[in-house]
Amino acid sequence: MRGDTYLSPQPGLIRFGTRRSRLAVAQTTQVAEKVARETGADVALVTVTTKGDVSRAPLAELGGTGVFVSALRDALLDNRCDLAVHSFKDLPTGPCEGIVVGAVPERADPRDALCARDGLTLAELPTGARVGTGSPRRAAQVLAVRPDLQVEDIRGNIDTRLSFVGDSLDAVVLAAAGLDRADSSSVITERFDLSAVPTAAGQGALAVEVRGADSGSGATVLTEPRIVTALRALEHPASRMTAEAERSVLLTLEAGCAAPIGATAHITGGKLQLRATVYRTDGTAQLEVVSAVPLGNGTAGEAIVLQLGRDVAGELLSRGAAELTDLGAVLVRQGNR
Ligand SMILES: NCc1[nH]cc(CCC(=O)O)c1CC(=O)O
Repeated sequence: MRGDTYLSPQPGLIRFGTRRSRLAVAQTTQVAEKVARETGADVALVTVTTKGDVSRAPLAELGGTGVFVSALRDALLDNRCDLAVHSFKDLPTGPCEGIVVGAVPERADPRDALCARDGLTLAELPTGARVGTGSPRRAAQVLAVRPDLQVEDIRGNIDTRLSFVGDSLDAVVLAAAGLDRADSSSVITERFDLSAVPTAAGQGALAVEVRGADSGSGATVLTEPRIVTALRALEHPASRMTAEAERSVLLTLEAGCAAPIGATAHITGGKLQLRATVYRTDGTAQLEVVSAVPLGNGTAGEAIVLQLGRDVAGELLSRGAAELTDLGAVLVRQGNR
């Protein structure tokens, strides 16, 4: 594909597949450098152009948000890279044949960030100010506390979105993690409290995918020792637990990528606590469920983590989440970061 790099497999070299955006390259570089530092392996980046990056066609026509990940997965399956680094929140919740999440590295800031003109916070924005976001969840959350604001639908990568601020918009809402990783934290004027603004499932976390087979017992079969060593160096169990619990809510609700749902898990007082909130898109109503499971030795097995998400989702449904909002909503067009 045009502009893609190609590197043949070489013993001792670990090739990290990445999308080409500034953020994707920054986060994959950080992951690769950690592996090099901690295992001594030689590392290289392989950039892959996804359909979602080059096409202006509506996303639904291209096949949904999966278009951002499928080209990277193809590169992995074709042995054009050894590991593929994704933003976890961009990964569809369903399984992918022949591929497993080999590591979840330590999660960055899961919060959403306001980037406003003149250093303003959300409370300080003048009446009627224009706030840009392409996310129905963020729109609902902003309108819930500031119904006077005008939410504008915007698309594009981080730099494009930021370029509107001070010009056609007073502020935009973006993931703090993306801004931090791309060295753009200085534009943030407020980081929203997670208890007031729960964010997208897996936000701030990365998923490092690897070719692998499931043994049927849930255990992943990986053979190459240097890959196993790299994944072990990257794995951060608390980050995997929280991201998986959040994603389990979406999976159970069969929620589309644009469904207005916030899900935030954290570890506190020897427990894994999960909170999920479903919003009416105009911000006038919301439903929230919180639940927790005790951790033994600071950890819980995957089955328990996934069950926590299913329980929270089940409680949301029994309290009318499907009537409150369109859970299956999928963005018609979505920019990339
Ligand atoms: N929606 C696109 C997207 N996918 C991942 C990130 C970066 C943050 C992350 O890694 O979770 C972003 C940008 C954003 O939401 O502002």
